[in-house]
Amino acid sequence: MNALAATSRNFKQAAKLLGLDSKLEKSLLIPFREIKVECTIPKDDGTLVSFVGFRVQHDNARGPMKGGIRYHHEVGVQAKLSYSSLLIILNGILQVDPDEVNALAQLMTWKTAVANIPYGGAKGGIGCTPGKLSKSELERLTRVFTQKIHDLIGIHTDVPAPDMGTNSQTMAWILDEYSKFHGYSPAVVTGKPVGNTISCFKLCKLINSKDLGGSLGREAATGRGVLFATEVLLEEHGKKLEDQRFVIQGFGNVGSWAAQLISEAGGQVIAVSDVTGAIKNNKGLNIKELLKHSSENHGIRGFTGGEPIDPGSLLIEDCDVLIPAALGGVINRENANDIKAKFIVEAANHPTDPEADEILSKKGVVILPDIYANSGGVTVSYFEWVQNIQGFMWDEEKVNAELRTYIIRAFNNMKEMCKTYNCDLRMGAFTLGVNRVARATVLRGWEA
Ligand SMILES: NC(=O)C1=CN([C@@H]2O[C@H](COP(=O)(O)OP(=O)(O)OC[C@H]3O[C@@H](n4cnc5c(N)ncnc54)[C@H](O)[C@@H]3O)[C@@H](O)[C@H]2O)C=CC1
Ligand SMILES: O=C(O)CCC(=O)C(=O)O
Repeated sequence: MNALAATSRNFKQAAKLLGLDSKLEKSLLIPFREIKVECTIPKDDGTLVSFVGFRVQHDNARGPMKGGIRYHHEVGVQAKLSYSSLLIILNGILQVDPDEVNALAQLMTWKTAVANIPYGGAKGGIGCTPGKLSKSELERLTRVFTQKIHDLIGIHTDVPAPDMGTNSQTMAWILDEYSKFHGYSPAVVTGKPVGNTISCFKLCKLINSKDLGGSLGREAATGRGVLFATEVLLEEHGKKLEDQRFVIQGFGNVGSWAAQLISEAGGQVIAVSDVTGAIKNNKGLNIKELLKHSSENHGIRGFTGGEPIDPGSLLIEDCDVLIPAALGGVINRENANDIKAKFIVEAANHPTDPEADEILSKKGVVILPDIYANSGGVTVSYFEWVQNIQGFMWDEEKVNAELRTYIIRAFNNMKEMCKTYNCDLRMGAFTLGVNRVARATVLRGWEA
């Protein structure tokens, strides 16, 4: 099932439970605005190359639209989908699948509402292979993309952030390019650099240096939110994190921070994969060593602290908690029956197809849904935006403590909805998010 069909199916189920009027339902589903731009840049050898960029702005009833920008050669590719709904290659130009970006933008609308932060939802992407572009080519591409969309984003309109294939450096380039048109505007993007997260020519990394208004704690926030969400879920089931064996797919920003924080908290991470391969150690991987290896070797392949395994079998490894933290659609009807985890914590966006949801639910697997489980990133993005607007910086302890409060509060709100509508956690999260957006829409007098 394609990402948009899957997301819309979950939305419609929630709308039915909430008894939404069909006109309101339709208006909540249709995106506010879809932007598609051509981005042509000279490569380092002088030849011209074109890419297609998207920004889908889904809904702004609760505030400025918010969501990441993804650079990926297969932005939107989901395993096992029909090719036509995936990456489209037209005249040699890589295109992002608009349906995928649309689905991700819609998920952001429900996610910001679940987190109860004053935003709507958006998502963007450029169909490119960041690993095959030099740093200066990536910078030119980011600047051209920003030039094409600068008057459609803004501090109170749409605030981008990092996602797959982008990072704090990408956000610094967007900030700089946007500021050429609108004056210095740090709050136009979040996930900006802080002094200890990014190399900057020969200048040394500085602890606690909030370069360009980046917030302390944002880099780790999605992984930290995953940790807090997992702790509260396990506690509810009478289990301790220290007794659980974890398997994590993806070792980028989200996966590697989740692995690090879970292992620091006493959990045993027994298998991890990334685009270069998969590795397993039944006694627990040494995550500090794996992080060092991965940053020195651009991936986990070749790590000697575990056995290499088939990346295709990672999701069905025997474990207690499975954390997909890479692509969408990876848990589907093809592999759902073989999944052995008792809990799935969705750190990635839409990793589970609705068909797999049904199979897993029958098996008694508890799924912590993406729009709740990975909301730590956008929550700390909100804290960054607030700090930028106030011109006042928080220390990391405050950021992490506030994040914990938001994650626990959202869990309790989601559980309330599960009780009210007698539904699973995914529908608890969807009914919570959709209800909040619907209320704002009606209160603003926007319903048809
Ligand atoms: N960065 C953020 O703050 C947030 C990210 N997310 C979601 O989390 C997921 C990961 O995002 P990031 O960590 O930011 O991206 P990233 O670009 O930092 O890392 C992606 C990771 O996935 C791995 N990967 C790619 N294809 C793979 C495959 N076929 N099998 C196994 N691993 C594969 C890559 O090697 C890399 O380790 C995405 O779904 C993203 O939308 C969700 C909320 C916030
Ligand atoms: O931090 C943000 O604003 C957006 C993060 C994001 O793209 C996501 O939660 O999927």
